[in-house]
Amino acid sequence: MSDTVDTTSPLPGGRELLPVATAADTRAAVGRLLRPHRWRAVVTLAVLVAGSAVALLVAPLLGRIVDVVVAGAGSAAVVGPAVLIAVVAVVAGLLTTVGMSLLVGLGERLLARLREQFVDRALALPLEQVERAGGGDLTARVTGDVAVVGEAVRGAVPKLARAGLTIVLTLLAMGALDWRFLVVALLAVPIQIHTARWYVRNAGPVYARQRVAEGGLQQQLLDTVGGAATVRAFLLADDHVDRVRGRSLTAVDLVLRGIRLMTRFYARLNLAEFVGLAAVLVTGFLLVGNGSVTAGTATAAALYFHSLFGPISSALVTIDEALSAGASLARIVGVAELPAPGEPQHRALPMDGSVKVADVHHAYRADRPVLHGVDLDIGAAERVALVGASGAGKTTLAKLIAGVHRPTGGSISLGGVGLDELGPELARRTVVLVTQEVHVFAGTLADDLRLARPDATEAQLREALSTVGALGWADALPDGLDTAVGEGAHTLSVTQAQQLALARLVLADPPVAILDEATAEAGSAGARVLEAAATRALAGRTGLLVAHRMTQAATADRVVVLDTGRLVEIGHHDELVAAGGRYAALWEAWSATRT
Ligand SMILES: Nc1ncnc2c1ncn2[C@@H]1O[C@H](COP(=O)(O)OP(=O)(O)OP(=O)(O)O)[C@@H](O)[C@H]1O
Repeated sequence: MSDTVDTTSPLPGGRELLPVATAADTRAAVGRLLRPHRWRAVVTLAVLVAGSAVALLVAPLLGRIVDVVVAGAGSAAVVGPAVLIAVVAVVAGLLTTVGMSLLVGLGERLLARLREQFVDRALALPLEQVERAGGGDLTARVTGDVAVVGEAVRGAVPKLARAGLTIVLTLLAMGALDWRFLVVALLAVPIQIHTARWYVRNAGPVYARQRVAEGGLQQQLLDTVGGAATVRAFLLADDHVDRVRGRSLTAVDLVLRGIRLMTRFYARLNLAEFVGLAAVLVTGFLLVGNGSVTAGTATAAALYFHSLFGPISSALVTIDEALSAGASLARIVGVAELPAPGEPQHRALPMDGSVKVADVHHAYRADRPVLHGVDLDIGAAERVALVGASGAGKTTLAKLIAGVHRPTGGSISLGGVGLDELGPELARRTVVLVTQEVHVFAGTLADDLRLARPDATEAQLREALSTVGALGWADALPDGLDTAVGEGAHTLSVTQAQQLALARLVLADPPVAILDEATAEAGSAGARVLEAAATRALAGRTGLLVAHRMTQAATADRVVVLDTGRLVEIGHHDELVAAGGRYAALWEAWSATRT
């Protein structure tokens, strides 16, 4: 798939947008989404065709009435066709309503599936790629683009489908009345095509400038009203009123241009309709004159042509909307169709919880390396603390070992198996990273815990909470473990949220755990609770702690000191303090603040 998806496009500031699917790929993706629902699609199309076809019977029935009247038959002869017209109207109305709701339902199903696929792929995207594109790109696609496609599925797509069907079937019906009617009706087509092209060419830039001008006006109003006190204080009111007036006039001028454009668009369409209808009427006159068709048939042809006016304008007006929905769809498909993250063919299982970091380099931006050749061996079940000044690269190293980012150089293995050979799924089961950004998901406390192990029993949940010292407060919640937590529900304190994250770690039970949490002030009650919780959560597994409090380093088996991306010291706390180097200086500085 990747070979047919547009390559990412470079943007200023080193940004690289996420891929956008080509038109062919978008069509292929829609085809694949449609495949499981093909019968529903066939039935929908059949019902819509039937609805439009039945509606076409009205014109010949009216023609029949004309023929009956011309032939001078009694008024009783009109009753039959009149009743039929009523029946046809009801049946066509019913079929069209059912067809349209089937079509919207089908569109919604496809969109829902596409959205699922999008979220699936988006969650699996390498963080670097999302960062390069900017989080806004992904968010804009999942919100703005999905909304645009959703609106089109409910509005423009059914309108276009119905208009298209009506146009095609009406032209066929005109041809069936007499081929000469069809030929002259097509005289209007070049004018319509020219009009549509002219409109698309001119309307796009005018509407784009309109949006910019409206944005500018809003910004100016915000500046003026938001800064009213300053504006008054510096006697800037007149100046601001002038600016607001200037921007309003620009916006109004562009709106008027849009309206003029619309008026000319409809005027040109009316010209096409006039030319076509006049041609059909003259043809009818000539054909009735030479006896080729009856007056009723000529009437039906004229009515058919007239009935095209509505669908043609509706199709031309919705084309804009459909084009912009197509662009949004390509942006969604671009991400949804990204290849699934590859799992290696032959997966090796880690032998133990050891970690080996060999000559690891990393740079978020090519010109700014953050880690320079770090080597580190951590034994199974060992506890290692990472210390260093802010910006030294501690979090970066932690994330590399957890597989969040891929190092730009060197290798990392867990239990003797390289992270790449483990594959994303096994890596997630082998190493868990608890960061400072703990998220409490909306749901019950039990649901939140089960994210780490969906099949955990109530007893296992309680045991995990107890391990991290959280069972007391969890039981005291209004509904215990069934209390709704997260946004809009019971709010947990920062310490409680961290305990919850540690309880999830206990439930996930990985051989390697990395803790990078810095929420509590050293010496505070929160810090003591969390340190005790971390110690118990790490029992029996390899632990790498990004030490934000030096007490965490003092109690670790070994301390690793990073300085501007380089590993400068490694050893036990006592040894390093005695050595009087970088760590001793950090320890001394920290101890001084404690006394
Ligand atoms: N996502 C990122 N994109 C670009 N640069 C980054 C990113 N994350 C970190 N950096 C840069 O990498 C360097 C190392 O950052 P890192 O967070 O690893 O240091 P740290 O030692 O954990 O610092 P702290 O103790 O303040 O968290 C810093 O200069 C930082 O600005």
